[in-house]
Amino acid sequence: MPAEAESKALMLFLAMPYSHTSRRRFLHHIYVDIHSVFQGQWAAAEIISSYCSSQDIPHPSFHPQAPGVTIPPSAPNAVQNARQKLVASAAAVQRLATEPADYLPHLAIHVCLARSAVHVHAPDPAFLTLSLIVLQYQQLACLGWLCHFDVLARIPRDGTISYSELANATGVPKLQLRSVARMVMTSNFLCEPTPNEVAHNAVSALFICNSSIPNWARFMVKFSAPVATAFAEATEKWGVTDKKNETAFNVALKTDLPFFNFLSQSSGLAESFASYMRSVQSNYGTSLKHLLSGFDWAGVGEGVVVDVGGSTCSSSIALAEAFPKLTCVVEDLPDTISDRLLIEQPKVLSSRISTKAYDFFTPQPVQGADIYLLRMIMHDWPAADAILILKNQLEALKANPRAHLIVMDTVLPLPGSISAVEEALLRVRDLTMIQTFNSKERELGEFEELFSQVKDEGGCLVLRDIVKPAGSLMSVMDVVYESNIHSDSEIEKGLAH
Ligand SMILES: C[S@@+](CC[C@H](N)C(=O)[O-])C[C@H]1O[C@@H](n2cnc3c(N)ncnc32)[C@H](O)[C@@H]1O
Repeated sequence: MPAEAESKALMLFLAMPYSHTSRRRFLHHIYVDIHSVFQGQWAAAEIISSYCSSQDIPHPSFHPQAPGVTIPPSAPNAVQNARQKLVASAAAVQRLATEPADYLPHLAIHVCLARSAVHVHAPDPAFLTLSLIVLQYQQLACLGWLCHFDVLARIPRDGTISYSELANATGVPKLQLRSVARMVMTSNFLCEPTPNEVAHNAVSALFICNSSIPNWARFMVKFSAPVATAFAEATEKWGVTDKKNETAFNVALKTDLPFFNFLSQSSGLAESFASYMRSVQSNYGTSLKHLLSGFDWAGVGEGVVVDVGGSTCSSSIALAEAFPKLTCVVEDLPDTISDRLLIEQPKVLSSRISTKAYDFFTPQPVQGADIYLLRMIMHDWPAADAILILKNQLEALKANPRAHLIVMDTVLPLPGSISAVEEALLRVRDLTMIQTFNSKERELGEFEELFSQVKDEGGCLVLRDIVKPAGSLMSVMDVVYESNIHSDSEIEKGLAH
């Protein structure tokens, strides 16, 4: 597309509301649009850079000695405008490239549009940081408000509805509704194509197409946010502790029970948690697709997979569907294990999956399977418990010399070694583990240390391979039991060297 047509396409695209079908048709031009935005950024950056050189002032930088304000308020309007344009277009690129399905996980770490809006008016970094925090909790609170009153389901999938009609339909005060809706619009959620008429955009429409997503949002508002807020009180109260009932979750939910025990007694929260887990799985970063591509499952042939702590059977359903020679046994606590998803599957698939009540703090009852899968399990537990869970799999694993233990979990990167957005999402997971379980996400060395602690007189667990599929927030670790008892021929070979 020639440059002129590109910028025309971009202008048209940006002028249309997300709900507009023509705009949806324009989605395939999205990367062309990003290219055009980049051209604008380049020109703005050149204006700023020339100004800094001409005034002999430092260029924008993250250096600790960099000034709090790089472009002084006295700078000419053209330079101020260029700065504002740069911030706004950076946010536009971020919005265009972020998938609607990434809205909730990204809400936990930043609000790009609001960030740019504040940035433009708040050159002071401390003021900027505080303003962003206020924006983030307001965004989440407003989203929770909309989900609580089931407002999103009353907005037509195509077309608009007035604030008055929507307030009547949902029984909420119109002025509160308008303030809440206009707040979330600043984070690219809902839109107002004509004054006082609300409509869905691509992000908010997801909330009415998939009921797990508003449940996930409710879980964030009612559970994740209060637990994060109670973190300081928990640290104040218990300091260094790895007890499962001395966490921010215990402070926030006012309970002495560890999370999973509390969950099994609270049907409302258990339902929200199951919804949350389903939504987490439907998010690209934690999609089950990465489980399928992270290991050579086809190479297992007609094997048995034991899905330890397999919850709703989703991992096993995905595996059995993609690899028709596999059979799976899904294990979980008696109150948690659910075959609800299994019942919905065709017989040809469900007949290859069975469920079994099992507590992983006791020895593994299914001996000699080909694969023992621990997906999103290790991160729930502090080291001593994690080692115990692994030790309980050891005898069963050793019963089949070709068996693998597949551990799929987040492996934390070193600070700054990956993009800030990707790193922040992983650090959210780390903090969630600390605040809920006194556990944590681990770095690679910490996983290797855990595996090496699981040993007997004949050998120990070793990490054989690690794969992080593109786009996955988690890595697939292939762990095997390695014997330290060598055969006579191996010893002879060793002596010969
Ligand atoms: C974070 S979920 C992961 C579920 C599943 N593996 C997945 O990838 O979606 C952790 C699971 O561990 C289960 N769990 C917790 N304590 C357990 C125990 N003592 N024995 C067996 N399963 C347990 C929970 O019930 C929950 O289903």
